[in-house]
Amino acid sequence: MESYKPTSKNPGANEVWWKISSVFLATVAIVTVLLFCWTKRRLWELAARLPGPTPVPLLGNLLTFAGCDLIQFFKMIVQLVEKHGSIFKLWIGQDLFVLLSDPVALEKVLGNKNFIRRTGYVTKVGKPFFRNGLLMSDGDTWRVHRKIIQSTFHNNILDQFVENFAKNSSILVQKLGDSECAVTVNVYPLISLCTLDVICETAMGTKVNAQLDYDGEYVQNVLKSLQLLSERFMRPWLSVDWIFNLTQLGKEQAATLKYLHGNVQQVVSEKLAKFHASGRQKTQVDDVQSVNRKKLSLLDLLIEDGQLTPDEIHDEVVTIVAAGSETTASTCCYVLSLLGVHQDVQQRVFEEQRSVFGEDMNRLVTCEDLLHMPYLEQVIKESLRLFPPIPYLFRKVEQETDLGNGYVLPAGCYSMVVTYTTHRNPDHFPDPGRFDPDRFSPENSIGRHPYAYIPFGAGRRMCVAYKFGIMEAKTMLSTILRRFRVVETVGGIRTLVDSLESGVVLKPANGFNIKIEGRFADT
Ligand code: HEM
Repeated sequence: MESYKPTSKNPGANEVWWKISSVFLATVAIVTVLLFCWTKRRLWELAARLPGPTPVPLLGNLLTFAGCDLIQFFKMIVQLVEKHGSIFKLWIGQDLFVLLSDPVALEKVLGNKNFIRRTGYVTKVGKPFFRNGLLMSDGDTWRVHRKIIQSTFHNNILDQFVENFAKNSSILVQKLGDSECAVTVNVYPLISLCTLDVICETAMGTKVNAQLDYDGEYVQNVLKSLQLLSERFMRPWLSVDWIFNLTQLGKEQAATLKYLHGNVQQVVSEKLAKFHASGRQKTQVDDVQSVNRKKLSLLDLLIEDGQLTPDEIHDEVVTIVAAGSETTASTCCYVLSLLGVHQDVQQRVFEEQRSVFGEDMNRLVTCEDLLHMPYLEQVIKESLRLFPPIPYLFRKVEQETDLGNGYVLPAGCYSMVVTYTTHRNPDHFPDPGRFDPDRFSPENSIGRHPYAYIPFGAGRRMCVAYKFGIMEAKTMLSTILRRFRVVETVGGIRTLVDSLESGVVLKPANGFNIKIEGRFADT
């Protein structure tokens, strides 16, 4: 039987055909919209009970951030928290974000072992850089990799890294100069080159000499790629790959990442070949002598472990290098800036250093020394409270979650934990804007809510290397503060606060400008 085909010779039949098609398409569209509304009904119902600014159709609250640069974006978030409180919602297009700064609510989200996915947006923008490393992965891949990576950050391995921290810190103080007159320096570029040297050597076992050869190709590409990552992150319209790839930013990122990934791939291949040729046995990380004898990098340990493929090892190494340099660098810079304003605290830190180093104030720090600097550690913790380098933590809320105070997070929304405002909650930190390292003395820390202070995150996805970060920061600060006094923080702390921008890490747009002078007379 011949099938019916509309032809131009039969205009009446054509019309009928178009009518049927239109009715069919309209029905499909209506059913799709109804199904969409049906699946979203619970999310919308629970969202309606949450406070927050009024959204506009389709765009939600996106216009609130229209035209914001990185500084204004951060300021806007802080203002919104001040206005709407420690739990409120924002609609970013069709996505619901619930911003949290309340420790009880944070525990329900960060402490939930099933909520390990970050947002689609963060993953999309970060993936070309970090590929499938720990920061971006989830599910079973993340679980297995996290366990393996965590074992490489064993205390014995960290102790062995202190020699490297100290050696690179001594290069840093040489770069800071030896003038006895006070000089004003933006310490961020110098300190971040030092942390880059440290992380490349400890993670990959390769020297990149960032401090001594700033113009080197590898160093320039790492710095450039981190800057490009920040810039893309704050431009949501560039999350669409084909748009991003057409922009100058996209082309520059492709070129820097091609170089970086190629470089790391080569290092991994060479180390693998060396390992197979050597017939080396797997190191028992709890055997101090074996660890000290071999002096292995994290990459060597991952290769010895044998569970990850070369590509997986590559992704983890790239992730560790990126996650481990800017975070520690900004931590050290905030501490120095705060000490420039709080001379009494600086003096106490210096006295503690004197008690550890005695007459030999210029020697390198050892891991034993680090155990005798509890006050410096309190200063670092208080600085991380006021200025957490990672100001937001994202999680996908996989199931409906009662926050216990009348609010319920709907399944399918995203939580955005605002670390900065969480740390400035007067219920947990009275007079929150005041810099007071004694808040972290052992006696004053008793009874504090475990989710009130989360510079390294919390729960299962907490920073895998927080001990590494603290030990490195202590080593660098001990080395700097024994050699220099921070005389002044240019413009005071207000200048820092007013220009905070949230790129890859939270830092002031104009850098950390401090006035330092040599302590030769004191030592
Ligand atoms: C003071 C320095 C540091 C700070 C403040 C810091 C902070 C953080 C934070 C807030 C997270 C996210 C946690 C979450 O989403 O809940 C994180 C994750 C991570 N950090 Fe750090 N970090 C520091 C140093 C380091 C260093 C030195 C390394 C590497 C040597 C490192 C490697 C990582 C990795 C790989 C992750 C991802 C963990 C996962 O998703 O399982 N961090 N860090």
